[in-house]
Amino acid sequence: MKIAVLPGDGIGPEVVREALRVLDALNLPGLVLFEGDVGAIAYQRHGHPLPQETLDMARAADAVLFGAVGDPSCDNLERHLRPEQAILGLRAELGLFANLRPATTFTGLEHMSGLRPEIAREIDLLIVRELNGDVYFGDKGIRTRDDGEREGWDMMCYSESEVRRIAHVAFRAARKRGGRLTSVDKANVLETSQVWRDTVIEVGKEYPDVALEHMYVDNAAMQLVKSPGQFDTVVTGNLFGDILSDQASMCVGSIGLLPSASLGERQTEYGAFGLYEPIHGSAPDIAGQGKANPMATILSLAMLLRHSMGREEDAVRVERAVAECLADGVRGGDLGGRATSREIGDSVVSKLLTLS
Ligand SMILES: NC(=O)C1=CN([C@@H]2O[C@H](COP(=O)(O)OP(=O)(O)OC[C@H]3O[C@@H](n4cnc5c(N)ncnc54)[C@H](O)[C@@H]3O)[C@@H](O)[C@H]2O)C=CC1
Ligand SMILES: CC(C)CC(=O)C(=O)O
Ligand SMILES: [Mg+2]
Repeated sequence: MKIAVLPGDGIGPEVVREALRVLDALNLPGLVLFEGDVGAIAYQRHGHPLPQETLDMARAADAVLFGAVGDPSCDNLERHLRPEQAILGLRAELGLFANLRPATTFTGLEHMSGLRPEIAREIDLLIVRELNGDVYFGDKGIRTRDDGEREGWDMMCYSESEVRRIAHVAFRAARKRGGRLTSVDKANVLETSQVWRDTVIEVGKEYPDVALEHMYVDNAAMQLVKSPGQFDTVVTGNLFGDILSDQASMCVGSIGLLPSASLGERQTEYGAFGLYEPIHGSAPDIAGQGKANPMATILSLAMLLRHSMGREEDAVRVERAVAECLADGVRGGDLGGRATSREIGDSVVSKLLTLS
């Protein structure tokens, strides 16, 4: 089983390091790890944020563990050379169209939520975000109008087939969870969303056991803080899913807690090929200070164990280790505590070794 490890920039290497220590503690047979450059560090070393050899390494692997990319020093580069293009490029090139972002309140963290504890306690939802389309991947540009004013434009687009395949993933996920699916769009204004909604309704006919509802994204953002317990599985496009998942993270307590799995259609001999990363970015404001919470990346590793390695028991062990550390009061700065990334990693590893 080959895992490509792409730590990236900022806190990426700091959180991936701790996840790798957890993987090491599991002592799994037959694992081979390869490490590659991605993001700003790759641009500095190779002149491109996603060098061909990194892409080849990811393609040759059975799974990818990814940290984060982005560095303020690159914010004025031509767009195709910016670090963020590396993760967009990996998602596109590897056909990873389904991004699973679970958000659940951990016992003991109810008071860290931006919401009242009795509201936060109810959160157990899964955002299924489409990852290969939408305004992130449409044509874009900056043009100068006749009056001399600059104008930026980005094309938002979804085809029926793109919506159909993510809808199937979401309905199947909802079926395994609470049997309820909320499709989030902006069909009252956007034609892209009209095609999205029509197609989700069509696919829904194949899942009569799943209760489907539709919600406009502005209302969804409001409902997520008003009564997040109403959501079971949420399916939405690339842009809305990006925003709502950061919002969901603070309903749970910290962006340093939310993992993700990005999956496509490729199967390996071990399970689904996938890329696993925390939902947060490279956090330049805290990089290099040992302040990053590595739990989101450790929980992403658990998703890797589940989806790409077929090791459900190990995945559950890692998730339990994180949950029990939090219940014991292990807290980084993001949760009002003082534990460093390393100390959080130590705690999770120690806890893991006590769990059978
Ligand atoms: N998948 C990726 O690689 C992503 C990359 N980015 C990039 O990351 C850079 C920074 O973006 P921001 O908008 O600041 O978002 P961010 O997610 O990196 O940080 C937002 C805030 O959350 C905090 N934070 C994030 N992760 C944390 C963790 N594990 N522990 C404790 N605190 C944490 C940061 O300190 C910051 O205050 C940009 O270049 C952006 O483009 C942003 C999101 C995703
Ligand atoms: C950095 C972007 C390309 C995407 C993003 O913010 C995300 O996937 O969460
Ligand atoms: Mg994001």
